[in-house]
Amino acid sequence: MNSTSTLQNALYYTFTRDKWSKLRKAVPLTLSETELTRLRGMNEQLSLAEVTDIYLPLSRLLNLIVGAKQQRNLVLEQFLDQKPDQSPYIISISGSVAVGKSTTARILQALLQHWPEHPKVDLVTTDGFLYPLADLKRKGLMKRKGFPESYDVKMLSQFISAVKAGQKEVLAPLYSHITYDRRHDEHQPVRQPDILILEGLNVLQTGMDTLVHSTAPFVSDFVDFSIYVDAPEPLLKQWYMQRFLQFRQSAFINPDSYFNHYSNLTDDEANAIAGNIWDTINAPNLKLNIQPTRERAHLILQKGPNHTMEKVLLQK
Ligand SMILES: Nc1ncnc2c1ncn2[C@@H]1O[C@H](COP(=O)(O)OP(=O)(O)OP(=O)(O)O)[C@@H](O)[C@H]1O
Ligand SMILES: CC(C)(CO)[C@@H](O)C(=O)NCCC(=O)O
Repeated sequence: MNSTSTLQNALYYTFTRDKWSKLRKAVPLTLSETELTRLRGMNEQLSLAEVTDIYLPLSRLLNLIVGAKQQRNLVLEQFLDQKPDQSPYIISISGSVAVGKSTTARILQALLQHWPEHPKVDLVTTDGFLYPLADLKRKGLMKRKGFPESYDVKMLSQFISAVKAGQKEVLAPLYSHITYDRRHDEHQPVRQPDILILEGLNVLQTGMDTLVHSTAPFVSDFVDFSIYVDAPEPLLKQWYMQRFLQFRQSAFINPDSYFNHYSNLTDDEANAIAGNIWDTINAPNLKLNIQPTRERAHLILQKGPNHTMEKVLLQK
């Protein structure tokens, strides 16, 4: 056994797809036909096997882990002789641009809200915490979107700390992939959910990772369970380019789209532009700022071709 696999064995339980899928045990597929169609609607390539083999065991694991936290609260209640603060369980999902974080997050939200112990599951993406376009332009960060310095980390940590403190209503800013900017007209209210899923490139980063070192609390300080979605870089680039080409036929056609001028591109032109954005922005960000946080995650989901999950690593 080489030293890498010895280290991996020391840190993680490693599951092949087959071994992991058996951990579903008796969990039924609780999604109705309509819900499944809705999930598939947002992503027609999502296979039912992916939901039953990968996401059902994962929802069982998360249900048990959230249950342990709820048990601990009962102990606290007995000890304090009063109800402990109502604090949501926070699950984070990170990984590269285009790895499928938001798809994973939406499937988990749909599955987790079926458990009677935690029916209210909210989903927030950190995209809304990117600085508004005008600020990014002023700071010279237009080619650094997604890098740590492009997020208002103070706003993000204040948000998550207010949610964790059990505040009745906390507003999350929203991002528009159409205008490529923070939305000024609408916020997402978060009202004391049982579970909050927080999805974004940067959720495992700490103040020590960024250029401006800071000891202020960061998102990862508030997260109870962290998931990293992983895939080889050539596949990520391929998925990013495929999505860019799809957008050209959908989102980019919208006259309000920031990328409206891309809607008339030929396939070759679109591929060249997408490849360039990947090589100059998203790939360096992955190597410098995202991948180095992977081993902090409690759970690593490893994808292969066609978004098929091949391996699952669970921290011991
Ligand atoms: N399980 C899956 N099966 C099939 N296709 C998928 C799956 N997950 C994601 N995809 C596809 O991969 C692409 C990226 O997915 P998604 O938008 O969820 O990624 P993301 O990591 O949230 O991206 P970003 O960081 O840019 O917001 C999309 O085109 C999506 O349809
Ligand atoms: C909004 C982010 C940063 C993260 O989801 C990403 O999708 C993005 O816009 N990256 C910048 C480069 C690009 O357009 O892909």
